[in-house]
Amino acid sequence: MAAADHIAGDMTLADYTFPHGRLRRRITSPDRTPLVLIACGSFSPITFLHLRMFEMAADYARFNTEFEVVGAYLSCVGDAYKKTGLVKAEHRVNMCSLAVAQSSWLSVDPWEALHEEYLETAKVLDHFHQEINVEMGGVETPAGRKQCKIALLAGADLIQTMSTPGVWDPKDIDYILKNFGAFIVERTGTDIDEALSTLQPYTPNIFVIQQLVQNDISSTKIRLFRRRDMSIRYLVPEPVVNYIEENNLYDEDGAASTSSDGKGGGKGRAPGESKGAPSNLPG
Ligand SMILES: Nc1ncnc2c1ncn2[C@@H]1O[C@H](COP(=O)(O)OP(=O)(O)OP(=O)(O)O)[C@@H](O)[C@H]1O
Ligand SMILES: O=C(O)c1ccc[n+]([C@@H]2O[C@H](COP(=O)([O-])O)[C@@H](O)[C@H]2O)c1
Repeated sequence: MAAADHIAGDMTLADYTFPHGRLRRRITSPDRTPLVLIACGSFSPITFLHLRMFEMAADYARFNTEFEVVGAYLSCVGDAYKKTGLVKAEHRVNMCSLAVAQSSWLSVDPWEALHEEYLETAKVLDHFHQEINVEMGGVETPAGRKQCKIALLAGADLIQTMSTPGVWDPKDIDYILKNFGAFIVERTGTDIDEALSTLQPYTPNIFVIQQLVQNDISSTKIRLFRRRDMSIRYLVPEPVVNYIEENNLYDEDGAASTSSDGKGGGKGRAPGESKGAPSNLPG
């Protein structure tokens, strides 16, 4: 755990400092715009697919855009987000930190998770803009200092929720897609054209990434496997497997869960673990 960026533990907002250790401070091309990718989500638990999303987005940015990736962050929702299967934010931040411990460019920012109240994604992106572009002053380029483009990195299911009435404040969608933009990874089961249909005005700022190797690992499936006492090895990073076992997370009685009954009624996807859950499991 020592190599990880930040472990929440008993950390409070008063102890918080922005994790900028893995953020590249200069780019070599005068023509490129530095890019920082922010993945917001539950990460209960983080999987290899979540990590893979960053690699896909970095390749996409390099080959198809004028951006140059200088860093990337995982931001876990806090405990106020009452979604089925969410273990405590402290555990989710710890697992994310373990998962990126060996990475040279992925970081975990515990700021969102340290808040007791739910924070909308627009506020989370504002926080990154404040830390990276205002406090740090952006990054150096041969053409002088440039502000980083801060963009949301998400799966197609998340962008689809933007067309679902009542999930997002329309003002926030406008704010996020105008001021930040989004890198969207296609996801089995989500029709990307349909997901984007109500977001037409923002399409120049939405970058759709095809999955060349179809991967549909989901946290829901990992939790289900745990409850059925099935192996989760090679679906999530090894240190995360160990952490889950050591802390008895997602086991049959839902130990350490904050809202295992799905009755939390918070924001986000409707409670229920149907998404992607296989039906042919023993049990
Ligand atoms: N298989 C996938 N393909 C593309 N994007 C994905 C996939 N799994 C997760 N994501 C994206 O990762 C981000 C974090 O997702 P989240 O923590 O909800 O993971 P999840 O596996 O969908 O979780 P759960 O199963 O608990 O709903 C979201 O933007 C989500 O769209
Ligand atoms: O800001 C909003 O209004 C908003 C509405 C719906 C979802 N989100 C964010 O989208 C993410 C969804 O994660 P998940 O795990 O529910 O797929 C999570 O970070 C939420 O905070 C944000």
